[in-house]
Amino acid sequence: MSIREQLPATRRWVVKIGSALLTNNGQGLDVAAIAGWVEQLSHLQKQGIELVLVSSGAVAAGMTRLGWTERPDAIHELQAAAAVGQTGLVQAYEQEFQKYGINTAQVLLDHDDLSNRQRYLNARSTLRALTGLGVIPIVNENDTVVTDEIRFGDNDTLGALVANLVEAEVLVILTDQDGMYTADPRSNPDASLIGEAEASDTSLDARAGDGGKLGRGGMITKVRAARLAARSGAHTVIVGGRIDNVVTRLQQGEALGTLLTADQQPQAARKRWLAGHLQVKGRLVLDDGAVRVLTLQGKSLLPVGVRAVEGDFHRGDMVSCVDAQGVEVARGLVNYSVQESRRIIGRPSEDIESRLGYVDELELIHRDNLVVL
Ligand SMILES: Nc1ncnc2c1ncn2[C@@H]1O[C@H](COP(=O)(O)OP(=O)(O)O)[C@@H](O)[C@H]1O
Ligand SMILES: N[C@@H](CCC(=O)OP(=O)(O)O)C(=O)O
Repeated sequence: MSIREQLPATRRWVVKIGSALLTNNGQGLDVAAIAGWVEQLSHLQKQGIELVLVSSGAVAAGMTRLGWTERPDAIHELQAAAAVGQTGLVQAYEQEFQKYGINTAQVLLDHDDLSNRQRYLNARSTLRALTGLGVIPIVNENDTVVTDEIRFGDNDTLGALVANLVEAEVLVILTDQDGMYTADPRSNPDASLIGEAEASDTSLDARAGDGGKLGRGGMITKVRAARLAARSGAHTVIVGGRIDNVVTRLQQGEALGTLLTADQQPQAARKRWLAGHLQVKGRLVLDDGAVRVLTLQGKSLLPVGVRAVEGDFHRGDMVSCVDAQGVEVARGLVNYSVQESRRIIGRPSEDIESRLGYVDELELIHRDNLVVL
């Protein structure tokens, strides 16, 4: 079965909508277009698909509100425009999603949030909790504190990082062209649409140019984003946001836009990433029961199954899980610091709150963040 045909069975999507598309020829937000995408996204969510929306457009919306016709060059002015426009952007989505009885949430992130382990876990828990509640998170770059995105006009990378974060199976990048062409169609009218390629195919780079006036990252940032998304096993579709019912049709398996495929399954990709990328900061000594459920049943590690902790670690650090003989059986990202862990080990998860005064998670290491060796 082709990957296109597998799309209807996928359950977690990140959809990124670019500035070039969202703004009506630079005349502020295209509210009618937003209404169209929201209708499709609502339909997807009603089908049981967990959705995270990554939307640009804050700068463009802010420029209209401030009465600016020219995009300023000064970064602080762009940041000010983004701050003004972000409220309008979220308001526009909220108003439309409310028509379908769907709540939305504003989530502003930056790249540091996602490379810092502790913030990564926090962001992940929040997004997971929101999607679990049926809320659609609307993510944008936190333009007040970072400037890379507005400087380079690239929210594509953020879309990919969010796909990594929530382990999405599909990243859809909606843009103003029907997909990726063999050359920039603005300057090459004979260019043809690329239907499918592997995200890792380096020959794509020479074909991807930079962007237009409003969203300036262009196609090259989308190709790089697809590679990043592929690291956690997500396939990327770069496709025209103005194609009639584009999102719904993609979900039905129709071959629209450009599919850039990942070469590994999400689960395997994540485990490889976990196994290879992080330094081990401490050790948890497990009892025999915990070793059994981890290694044979693929379950999460609960505090009750841990007899001792060693090392100096914080929430989000990688720790090694060893059996009573000191043999390493697994590794994972721990939800509690060494001090917190010492206070909750050997106890049922219901006791976490009385011991610490709060509960981050019921597990010491969630199974999604655990690699059995
Ligand atoms: N090979 C290509 N295929 C399609 N579009 C391309 C290509 N190379 C460059 N582009 C340009 O990338 C633009 C889309 O990127 P961008 O302007 O950053 O939009 P967005 O705001 O949606 O991220 C297109 O309008 C197009 O001119
Ligand atoms: N975060 C900013 C700029 C990001 C941006 O333009 O990105 P893109 O849509 O990928 O070209 C905004 O919301 O306006």
